[in-house]
Amino acid sequence: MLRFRLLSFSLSPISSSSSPVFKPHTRNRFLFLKKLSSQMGSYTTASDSQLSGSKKLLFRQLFEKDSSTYTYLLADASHPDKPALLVDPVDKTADRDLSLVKELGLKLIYAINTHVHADHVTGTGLIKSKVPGVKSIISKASNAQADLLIEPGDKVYFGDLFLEVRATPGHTLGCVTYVTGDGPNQPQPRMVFTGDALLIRGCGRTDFQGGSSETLYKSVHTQIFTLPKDTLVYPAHDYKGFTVSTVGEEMKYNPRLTKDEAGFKGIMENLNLAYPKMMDVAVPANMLCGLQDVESKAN
Ligand SMILES: N[C@@H](CCC(=O)N[C@@H](CSS)C(=O)NCC(=O)O)C(=O)O
Repeated sequence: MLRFRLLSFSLSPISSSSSPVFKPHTRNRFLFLKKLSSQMGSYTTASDSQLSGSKKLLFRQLFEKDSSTYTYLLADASHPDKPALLVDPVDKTADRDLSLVKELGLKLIYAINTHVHADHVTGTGLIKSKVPGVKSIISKASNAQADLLIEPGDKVYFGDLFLEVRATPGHTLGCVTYVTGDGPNQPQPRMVFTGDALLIRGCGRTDFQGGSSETLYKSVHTQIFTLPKDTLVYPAHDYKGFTVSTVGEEMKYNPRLTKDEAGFKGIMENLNLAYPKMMDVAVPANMLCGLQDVESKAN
């Protein structure tokens, strides 16, 4: 049974991205990411597979107050190893996040980034230095360095659960959005980790790092607003105290993205935001996924 399950996973056809603009996902890349997960002893049993996706998923939303950043902890709680990943960890809160991972008995396998952040240094480098074996992930399009460079359509497995990668450039060139899997044993409703592409009742600025309001408008409308309306939206930042929204809610009430493209462009050109305070430090560090001076920070 176990052998069959493993084999059937490896030979599963790749579900195609909902967007026809992306190149089809290749089987080799799928197997590559799946293989890393298999090295963790990825398998399931008949009784595990009867659990609903939400029962399998352990989920925590964590906050870093100086940059108003959300980090997300996800784990497959029904898997014997409890493999886990952190989406957009921050250096200042890396120790807090790692303590939680330890307390909950999870095995952290990935520190995964939505993009090269300009307002804070990622916790990825520190986490890698403190938990050997953790792999860093960022998009290939970001031109940053990491252990795994993901592309649209890739699936990042943690146990039997996975995140699908969607390209959502516009805030930066290399921004991606991660969506929980679509399938009987994946979380329902689906969850989307939008980074800075879509914020609750807002969106990421488009005035630096290859930003473009036209591109962001297209990204959100084709890659996020095409998800089921009950999909839960989890952004990388919130400046007003919101924690979660839904795709349907943002399609109806987002004051920027409900406008037509010209209206959106006009809003984005007149935001008049100050440059992030940490930008000159954060961008170079994040191009290396936070591995710039890990030894000094780890002590
Ligand atoms: N004041 C903060 C930076 C605030 C900011 O610019 N946030 C970015 C995301 S982080 S680059 C953004 O896109 N904001 C959109 C908005 O509408 O606020 C700092 O100095 O760090």
